Amino acid sequence: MSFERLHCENLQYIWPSSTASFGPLTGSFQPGAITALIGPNGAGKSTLLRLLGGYLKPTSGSVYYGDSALLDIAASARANLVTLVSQLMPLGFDLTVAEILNLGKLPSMSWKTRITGDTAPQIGPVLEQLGLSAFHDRSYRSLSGGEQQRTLLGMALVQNTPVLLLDEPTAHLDPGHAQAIIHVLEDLAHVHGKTVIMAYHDLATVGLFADHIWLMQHGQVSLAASPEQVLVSPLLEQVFHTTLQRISHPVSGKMIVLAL
Ligand SMILES: Nc1ncnc2c1ncn2[C@@H]1O[C@H](COP(=O)(O)OP(=O)(O)OP(=O)(O)O)[C@@H](O)[C@H]1O
Repeated sequence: MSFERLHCENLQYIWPSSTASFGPLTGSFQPGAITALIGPNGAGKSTLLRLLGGYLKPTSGSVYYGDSALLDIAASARANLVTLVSQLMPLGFDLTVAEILNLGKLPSMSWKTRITGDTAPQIGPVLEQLGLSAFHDRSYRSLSGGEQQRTLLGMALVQNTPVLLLDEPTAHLDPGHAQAIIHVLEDLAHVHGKTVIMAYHDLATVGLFADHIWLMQHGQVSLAASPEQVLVSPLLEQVFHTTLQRISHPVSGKMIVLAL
C-alpha cells in the first residue's frame, strides 16, 4: 500500500487508569524527513508513537495513512506500512540476533517462503550496517543494552516499512554507535524517502539532524516547527524547567542546546 502522508485528526487518548490524557492533536508528518518529538518525562511522546502505529486505539479522532484511517487497515497490511521500535523491554523468551532480525521479514513473506525461504540476503546487510555481524548467533538475552537496542532497530530495518517510529533509539548507545544510528536514520529519510518519527531526549544533538521538531508537554504539542525555530524559543526553558545555553556547531552552524 502506498500513501501520500501520515496525518492525525483530532487525535485524543484518555488513559483509563490515570488522570493523564493526550491531545486532541491535529498534524502531519512529512515523508523523507525526520521529525523529533522532544519534551519532558510524561509529555506524551511514547503515547503519540503508539497511537501513530496503531498500538493504542484513540479515544477519539483518527490517524490517516493517505486517505485510509489506520484502524481500517488490516493488521497484516499495517505491518508492511509502519513499525515501532520501543524502548528496551525484557523478552519473555530467548532468540538469537539473527532470529530476531528474521522476524522483521515475516509480514512481507508468503507462507511458503516462511518455511523454505532463505532470509540471509536481507539480514546480512542490516547486521553489517548496525555493527552486529559478529553477534549473528548470540542470544539476545546475553547482549548489553546497546547491543539489544541495535538488534531491535535491525528488526525494524529488515521490516523496511515506509513509516518508522522510534522511542529514544539512541538511549543506550555510546556516542559512536549513536552517531552511526542517526546516520542510518538520515539515510532512510533523506535517501529512501521514509517517514521517520522519533522520541528523543538529547537537546544537544537534536538540532544537528532533525528536519522538524515537535515540542510536547502535558499530552499536547506546544510548538511544531523547524529546529531553528524550536530551539531558540523561550518555551524550551519553560517546558524543561531549566536554564539552557545555545551555541552554534563550529562546522555546520546548526544549533546545539546545553542544559547548564
Ligand atoms: N499504561 C498507562 N496507564 C496509565 N497512564 C499511563 C500509561 N502509560 C503512560 N501513562 C501516562 O501518560 C502520560 C504520557 O506518558 P508517555 O509515556 O507518553 O510520556 P513520554 O513523553 O514518552 O515520557 P518519557 O520521556 O518519560 O518516556 C504520563 O503521564 C504517563 O504517566
